[in-house]
Amino acid sequence: MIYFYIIDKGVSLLSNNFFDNLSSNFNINLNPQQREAVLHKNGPALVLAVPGAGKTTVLISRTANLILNHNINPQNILSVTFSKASAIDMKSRFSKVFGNNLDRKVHFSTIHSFAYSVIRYYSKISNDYYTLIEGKNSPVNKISILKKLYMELNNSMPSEEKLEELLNAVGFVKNMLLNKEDFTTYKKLKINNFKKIYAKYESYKKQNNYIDFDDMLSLTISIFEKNPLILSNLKQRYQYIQVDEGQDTSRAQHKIIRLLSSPKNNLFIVADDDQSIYGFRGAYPEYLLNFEKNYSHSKKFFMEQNYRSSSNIVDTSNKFITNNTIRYSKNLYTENSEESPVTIIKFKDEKKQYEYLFDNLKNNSHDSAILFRNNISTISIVDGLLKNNIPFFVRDSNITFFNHWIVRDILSFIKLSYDETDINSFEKIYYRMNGYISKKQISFIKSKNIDESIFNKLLNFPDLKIYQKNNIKRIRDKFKVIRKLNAKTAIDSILYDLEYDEFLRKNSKRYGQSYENIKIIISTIKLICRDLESPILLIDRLNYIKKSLYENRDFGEEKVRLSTFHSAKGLEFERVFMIDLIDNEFPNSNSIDEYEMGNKKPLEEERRLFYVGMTRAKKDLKLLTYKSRDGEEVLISRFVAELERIISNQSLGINNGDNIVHKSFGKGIVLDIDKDILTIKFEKYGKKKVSLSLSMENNLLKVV
Ligand SMILES: Nc1ncnc2c1ncn2[C@@H]1O[C@H](COP(=O)(O)OP(=O)(O)OP(=O)(O)O)[C@@H](O)[C@H]1O
Repeated sequence: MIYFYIIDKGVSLLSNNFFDNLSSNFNINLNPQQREAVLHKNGPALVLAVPGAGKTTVLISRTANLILNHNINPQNILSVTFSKASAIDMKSRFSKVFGNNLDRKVHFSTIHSFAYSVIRYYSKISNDYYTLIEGKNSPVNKISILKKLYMELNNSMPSEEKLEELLNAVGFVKNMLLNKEDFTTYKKLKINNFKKIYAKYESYKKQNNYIDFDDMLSLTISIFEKNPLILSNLKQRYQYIQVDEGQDTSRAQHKIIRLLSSPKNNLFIVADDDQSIYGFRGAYPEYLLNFEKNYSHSKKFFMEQNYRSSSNIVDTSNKFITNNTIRYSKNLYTENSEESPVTIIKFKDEKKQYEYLFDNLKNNSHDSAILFRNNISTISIVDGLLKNNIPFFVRDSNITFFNHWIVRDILSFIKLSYDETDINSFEKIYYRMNGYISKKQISFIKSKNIDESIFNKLLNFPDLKIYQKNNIKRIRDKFKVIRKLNAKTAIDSILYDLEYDEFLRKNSKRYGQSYENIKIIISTIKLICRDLESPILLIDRLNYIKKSLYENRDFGEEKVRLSTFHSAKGLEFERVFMIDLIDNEFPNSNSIDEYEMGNKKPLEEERRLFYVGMTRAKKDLKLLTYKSRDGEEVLISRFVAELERIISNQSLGINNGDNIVHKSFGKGIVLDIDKDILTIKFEKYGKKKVSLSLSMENNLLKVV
C-alpha cells in the first residue's frame, strides 16, 4: 500500500538520494556509521553510541526514512524514550526538520505514558478503573502513604534520606520484576521491615484500585499477558518500535517492548551503556550487553564520533571511562579541534571553590552550567549567585532542605535566643542540647505564665538540685549571648556550646541519616551565614533563597544552568563547572563502602555519572575540588585523582611502548601504565616500577 501525505518540507526527501537531500536541505551531514544505522529497516537492531554522537539525529532521520522511502505509515511507528523532556525534544526536533504533518502521526512518548494509554484503553473496555497516586491531580499521595507505613511498622519517622531509599527500593522491585523471594538478594532492599511495608503498600493500592508510576509498567505487562486481543491490536498498530536512551530502560520496560514487538521484532534501540545512571532505580543495561542472546538475528551498529566536545574533552573522558570494567568497548573519537585543556583545580576549602566559581561567572555566564552530585548544593550556589548578581536558572528545585528538621532546629535555637518565652521553639529543641531538661519540667513551665522567661520558670521547678540550677543558668546565658553574635559564630555556639552537634553525632543513625550528610547540611547553613551580621537574618535569607529558586526556573541565554549530574543527561553547554568533587560526595559513600566490600557495580555507576557530566561540555570543562570542608579535612574525589593521572600522562604524552630516558636509570621502554605506576624495562637495570607523579615533580622522565 502506498500512503500519500501532505508534507511540507518532507516532500523534498522523496527522492533517490535521501542523504544528499538531508544534507542540502537541512544541513544534516550524516557520517557513514550514522547512515548505516538510519538505513536499517526490519528486525532487531542495537545502536551503541558515544556521548554527543547524534543519537536523536539518527532516530529522527530513520523515522523519516521509514516513512518517506519505505512507505511506512507514521502511525505504525512508536518512538519511546526515558524522560518527558527528551520525548518532547525528539518530537520538536522531528517536526523542525520534517514538518508538522508528519510528527502528528508519529507517536513520540515516554514508556510510562505509553503504558498509561494502554491502561486507560483497558479500563474503558473492562470497566476496571485505576487512580494514579503520583503527580499533580492525585487524590492521595504515594510518598505520604509510604511514610505512614514506615512509621507504623518501624515505630519511627523515616528521615528524608530513608524515605528516598524506600521510594527507590519500591521502584527497584517493580522495575526489576522481583518476587518476594528475591528481596533478600538485594542489599538496597535491606530497609527495616521492607517486606512488610511493601506487602501492605501493595494491598492498600489493590483495595482502592490505586496505581503508582511503576505499577503502570507491571499492569501493562499483565494486561498484555491476559488480553491477547489488546496486545495483537497494538502489535498491528505499532509495527516499528524505536527506543532512545536504551541504557536506562528497566527490565519491566524491556518486557513491554519485547511483548509488543515480537515476533517481527522490528525494534531499533539506541543506547550508550556508559551513560547508564539509573541502576539504583532498576535500569537494566545488562539487557543490552546480552542483546544478541535476547534477540536472535539482531544487528549491531556503532556510532563513535562525538560532535559535541573539543578533542581535549573527548580524549580525557574516553580514557576515564575505560576504568570501568562492565561495558561495551567503544572507540570514542572526534574531529573537533583542540580547545582549552580539561582543568582540575584544587582549593583550600569549599569557600575558595565558590569564590573562584562566582568570579569566573561574573563576567561571562553565557551557555554555562554548574553541575553537582547532591541537590542540596543548589542552596549555597544560589546564595552566592544572588550575592554576585549572576543570572541563573534551575529546573528541578524540589529542595527539601528548607523543611529539613536540622534547619528547623537551628531556627528554633535562634528564635529562642531572641525570645526567651518562646515555648514552641523550646519544646522542639530542649532534649537536643546539654540542658538535661525533662518532660516533667516542660509540662511544668507550660502550666505557668506564658509571658515569663522559660529559663526563670525552669529555675522555679520544685526541688531542683544545685547542679541542675547551674545547668539551666549556663544554657540561659548561652542563649543570651547567641543573639549578639554574628550568624556564623552563633551557629558554632549552638553546635558546640549547647552541644547540638553532639546530639546530631549520637542520633544520626536513629534519624536514618548518616553523620556525613548531616555535616553537609550544617556546612550549607554556615555558608549562608557567612556574611550575615546577626543570626535572625538567617530566617530572611533562607526565605529569599527559596523564593528565588521558584522564580528562576526558565531558560535564558545568559543564565547559568544549575543541575544535578542526573538531570544534566542529554544536555550540552559551552562551559561546564563540575563542583564539590570530593570522596563520599562524588563518588558517594555508599558506592565506596560497597566497593570496599568487593562489589564494584555502584562505584562504576558513579563513574558513569561523572562521565555524563564531563561529556556535557563543548569547549571548557573545569573540575573543582577542595581539601577541607567546614574546617574538616576531606579527600579529593578518587575520580579526580584518576583524571589527574590521565591528564598528566597526556601532557607527558606517555603510552605503552614509548622509549623514554630516566635521569637515574637511563634509557628504557614503557611496558605498562597502571594508575600512578609505570613499569619500565631499562636497558641497564631491567624491569623497574617508577612513580609517575614523583618522576614528573622531579623532572626525571622524558619521552624520546
Ligand atoms: N553528522 C553530524 N554532523 C554534525 N553535527 C552533528 C551530526 N550528528 C549530530 N550532530 C550534532 O551533535 C550534537 C550532539 O547530538 P545529540 O545531542 O543528538 O547527541 P547524543 O548522542 O544524543 O548525545 P548524549 O547521549 O551525550 O546526550 C548535536 O548538536 C547534533 O546536532
